[in-house]
Formats: sequence, structure tokens, C-alpha cells
Amino acid sequence: MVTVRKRNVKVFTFAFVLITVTSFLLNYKQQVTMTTWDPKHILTQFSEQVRKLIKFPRRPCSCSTCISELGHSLWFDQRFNSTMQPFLTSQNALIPEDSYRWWLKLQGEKSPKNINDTLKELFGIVPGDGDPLQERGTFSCRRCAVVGNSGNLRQSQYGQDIDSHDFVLRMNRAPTIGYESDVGSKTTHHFVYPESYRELAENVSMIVIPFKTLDLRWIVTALTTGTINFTYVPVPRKIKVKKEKILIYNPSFIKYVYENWLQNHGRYPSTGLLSVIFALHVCDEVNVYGFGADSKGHWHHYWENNASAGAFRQTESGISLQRLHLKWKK
Ligand SMILES: CC(=O)N[C@H]1[C@H]([C@H](O)[C@H](O)CO)O[C@](OP(=O)(O)OC[C@H]2O[C@@H](n3ccc(N)nc3=O)[C@H](O)[C@@H]2O)(C(=O)O)C[C@@H]1O
Ligand SMILES: CC(=O)N[C@@H]1[C@@H](O[C@@H]2O[C@H](CO)[C@H](O)[C@H](O)[C@H]2O)[C@@H](O)[C@@H](CO)O[C@H]1O
Repeated sequence: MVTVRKRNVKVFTFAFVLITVTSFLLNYKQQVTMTTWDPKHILTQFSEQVRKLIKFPRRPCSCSTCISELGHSLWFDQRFNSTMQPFLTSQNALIPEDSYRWWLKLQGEKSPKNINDTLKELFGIVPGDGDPLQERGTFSCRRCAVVGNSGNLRQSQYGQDIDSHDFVLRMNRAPTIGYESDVGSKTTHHFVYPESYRELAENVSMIVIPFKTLDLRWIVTALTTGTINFTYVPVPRKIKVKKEKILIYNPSFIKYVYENWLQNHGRYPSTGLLSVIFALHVCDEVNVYGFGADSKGHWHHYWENNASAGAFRQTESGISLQRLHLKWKK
């Protein structure tokens, strides 16, 4: 009887160890490609998995690779700072002094209104939180497509591929109607600033990128009195967006993108780069579409015939998106 019990304990222990080791290996299976049965190689891979397990006791997402799991590229790791907050919300309405001073210079705003009063007024109207992109903690794989406005999307047939993502992020004018087969029809989030505002479908979250205090004040007046109708160009007096759908891009995050990712090149980051780095912080997998100049290096849009090609000759020259460790879609 005692022997049977002992044997049962042994069998149970063996099964337990087997299950633990197997599930541990399966947890990381997509990152391990067994190319050889060389014991030395297997041991190296095993110790690499143990190292990862110690570094990430629980994987941050269920995708085959998660952006926030560092260790793939030193270049990337040196730039990515997971503590940076992409959103400004009613609970996180603080812009550190140095970021604020830097941000104030972006568009040389003369006599800006007090920032604390402005933020108080803004978050008295918009909550700035509760969006699916702000909810973390569930073990899932958040796949995001960031769609730039480049003319290289024409005839690309990327529409279906783009729409297969959980989140589709677009920016500025970016029309979809009439361009579905190349750019898709789904939009979950749309980046705008007052000068690039366009009407959005009801279910789309509007992420406002403020480049000056007036941009933050514009959000308030565009939802209430309609008093601001000009910044450096005419802007809409009123906007038709539900307050709950308005999210505010954090000015400190713009500084982070400029310093870490642009390495202080240029005046400030383009909307496209701000969107890509934003996505890297809120998504688990990011695929990028519609970035890049035409064959002559000219700026072009997929919906028009190179109207302002002469004015904007360079695209993201300060940074090579290919190096961002993203799947590159041209
Ligand atoms: C005349 C002008 O000011 N044009 C600017 C326009 C304009 O304000 C908006 O389209 C108005 O709706 O906005 C910009 O950019 P734009 O709206 O053209 O494009 C958005 C982002 O897509 C990427 N892009 C676009 C075209 C192209 N040939 N190659 C690209 O890589 C870029 O990453 C780009 O940022 C902007 O905000 O960045 C930058 C442009 O310089
Ligand atoms: C063409 C140009 O440089 N226009 C600038 C304008 O730049 C645009 O600002 C937008 C945000 O407001 C966005 O960043 C876009 O990508 C820029 O082209 C502003 O800097 C403006 C400030 O007064 O001055 C215009 O000449």
C-alpha cells in the first residue's frame, strides 16, 4: 500500500514538473526557433528563456513579440522609455516645468494664457480618459496600424490588411471613403490639431495634439462658445465630437519624442512620428503604412496629385522608421 502511494507521489511529481516545464517553454515558444538539436544550442536557448522569465515574470502581452519586451535591439531600447505618459488626463494634468518651457517655444506663442487655468478649464469639460487604448492590464495582444498620408498608399491594396488590426490610427485630413481598397475603412483613433481638424465618425476617438496653449483653449471653445476661429490659419469655431471621445496628447510626450527619437533634429516631430511613437507606447504590435516620399523625394498624399510637393520635400528624414523594429509597409 505504502509502495503504491510512493509511486503515486512520484508519478504526480513527474507530471507536475513536466507540465510546468512544457507550459514555460510554450509560453515563449514563438520566440524560440529550434534549428538544431545540438545540446549546447538547446542549453543556450533555455538559459535565454530563463533570463527572460526572470526579467518578465509574466509576459506583458500575448502577441508573438511585445513591444515593451526589450532586448531585441539596443538602438530601440536606448530610445524607448516606458515611463513616459502619452496622454494628458484629468488625473494626470501635469506638465513639468522644463517640458512646459520647451513646449511654449514650439510655435513661438506670444502671451499664452496661464497653463494651469487652461488645463483646469479643459478637464472641467473633457474627461480625457476611459478610452480602450488607455486600458491596460488584460493579457491580450493589441495590434495597431498607424496609417500615414503618403501617396505611396495608392494602388497598394493594403486596405484589408490595415482593417484587420484591433486599432487603426489615422491623422489630419486622411479620407477613407473612395480609397478603401488601399487604405482601409476602419478608424478607431484620429490625430488632429486645430489647423488639421476634420469631422470624424461618431465612434472614432479624436486625439488632439496641442502645439500651443491656444490649441488647448480651442478645444474648450470649439465645444462651447465658438470664440476661437483663427490660430495661424482659420480654424473651425465649433466641432461635432462627443466630449468622451476627445483625448489629449501629452506635451511632455512631444518633448520625449523630439529628444529620444528625433535626437533633437528639426523643429519638432511631425504628426506621423508623434503617432508612431504614441502607438509604440499603447499597443503591443505596431504596423506602419503610408510613410515616405515619392520617387523624387517629394511629399505627396494618396488623395491628391502632389499639390504641395514643392513646399515639403522631405519626409521622415531625421529618423529611419525601418529601424524602429516595426513591420515596414511601404
Ligand atoms: C501645408 C502643410 O502644413 N502641410 C502639413 C500637413 C498639413 O498641416 C495637414 O495635412 C493638414 O491637414 O500636415 C503634416 O503631414 P500630413 O498630414 O501631410 O501627413 C501626415 C503624416 O504622414 C506621413 N507622410 C505623409 C506624406 C508623405 N509623402 N510622407 C509621409 O511620410 C508623415 O509622417 C506625416 O506627418 C503633419 O502634420 O505632419 C505635415 C505637412 O507639412
Ligand atoms: C508649413 C509649416 O511649416 N507651417 C508652419 C506650421 O507648421 C505646421 O504645424 C502643425 C501643427 O500646428 C504641424 O506640426 C505641421 O506638421 C506643421 O507643418 C506651424 O509651425 C506654424 C506656427 O505658427 O507656422 C507655420 O509656418
